Amino acid sequence: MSSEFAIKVEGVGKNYRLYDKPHHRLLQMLRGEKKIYYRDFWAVKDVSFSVRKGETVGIIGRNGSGKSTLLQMICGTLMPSTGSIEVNGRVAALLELGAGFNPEFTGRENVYMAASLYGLSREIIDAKMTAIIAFADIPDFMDQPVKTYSSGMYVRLAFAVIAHVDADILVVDEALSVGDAFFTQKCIRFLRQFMETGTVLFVSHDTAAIVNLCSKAVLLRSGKIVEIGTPKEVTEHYLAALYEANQDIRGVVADQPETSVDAKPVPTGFGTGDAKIIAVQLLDQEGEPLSWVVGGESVMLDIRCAVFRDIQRPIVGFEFKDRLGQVIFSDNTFLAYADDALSLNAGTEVVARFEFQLPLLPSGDYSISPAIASGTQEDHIQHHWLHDAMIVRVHAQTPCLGLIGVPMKKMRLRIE
Ligand SMILES: Nc1ncnc2c1ncn2[C@@H]1O[C@H](COP(=O)(O)OP(=O)(O)OP(=O)(O)O)[C@@H](O)[C@H]1O
Repeated sequence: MSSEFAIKVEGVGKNYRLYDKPHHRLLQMLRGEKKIYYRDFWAVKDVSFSVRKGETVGIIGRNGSGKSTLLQMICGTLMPSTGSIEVNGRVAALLELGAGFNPEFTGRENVYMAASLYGLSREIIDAKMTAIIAFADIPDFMDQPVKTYSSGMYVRLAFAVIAHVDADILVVDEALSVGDAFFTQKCIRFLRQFMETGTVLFVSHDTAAIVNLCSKAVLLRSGKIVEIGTPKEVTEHYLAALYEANQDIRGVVADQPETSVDAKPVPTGFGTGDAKIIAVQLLDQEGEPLSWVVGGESVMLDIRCAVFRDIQRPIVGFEFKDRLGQVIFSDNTFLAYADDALSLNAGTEVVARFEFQLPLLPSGDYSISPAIASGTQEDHIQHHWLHDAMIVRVHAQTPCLGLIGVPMKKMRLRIE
């Protein structure tokens, strides 16, 4: 294999034989192939993709789409039924909970066992033990059997091990969602540092984590790859498909609304089509359309929607995103009308106006994705969600690092 690739997966599939009744398995064994008692089920089918050295690739897909099965085959813990997998480098994997550690052994004993499986000698593990314990940050439990651990403690220890085995490739399945916020931040810091030289294959349902961390994303559906592309595009399509699947969407609406600011990419959207966003405008305090902003100023955002069927409890909202698709801030009208719900009649138009002060922002292009839905924040039907309806250019007047800047009231040095 060309050494530019860390992982190359070609035509890989995993087939399971499903028996409707438990005794059918026995009958099948006794009667050979004279009569077939099983159904073939492909958990993963004809999957091909490659990961270059140094890339961070995210795999996303709904429950049961084949993500874990694929990762297990890449890590060598599950044999593929078809195809080939080539891996170039030492792989450290954090797969499903429960795999890997012996529940009867203490945390410390499991560290020795797991790290030695990655080829580390006893002396090297001894030398790394302090750092592993510090990373896991569960010192009181290191000498307890791991069967007494909570799932969060288990992941802490497992992550601490894979972070210290000098791997070339990390394969991580949903680990970031298990720990608490501090531990997740620690893992993300570690992953970012690892990504400077290493290769990462990463499964998550968290689209923000995929957008933040990955250079490429793979969308799986029913065991097959439906898309490989930029994290932003792939996660947008994943979210759209989630809504469509859950909400009996009658048609995908993708017309371009009028916008006051540059709208170079043709926006794509989805929704029932019962209402449609027809115009998005960013205005200054006098109501004049803005063609660019500096950050920090007071603005108004108008989202105009046409209503085609009667809608109860409408919610209009938006996400303000940077060029990587990271949501910088978002809001919607739900809370303002929570106690006094509106209804909209077919044939009307509604304009949602949001008046706010922009945060200080680094120079660059940002986008606004508006949406109209009905229901509550937790449970709603999307009528029209429009990705990147409007591009907002920021020419920052003051240097700003990070995602946003905050206006400093005062700065001083006090020598004591
Ligand atoms: N040993 C098995 N025997 C039969 N079917 C299996 C087996 N293991 C997995 N499957 C099936 O294969 C499909 C893919 O499962 P997999 O765990 O890879 O999905 P996933 O995308 O990781 O899901 P989740 O997001 O819920 O973790 C599922 O329909 C699952 O029921």
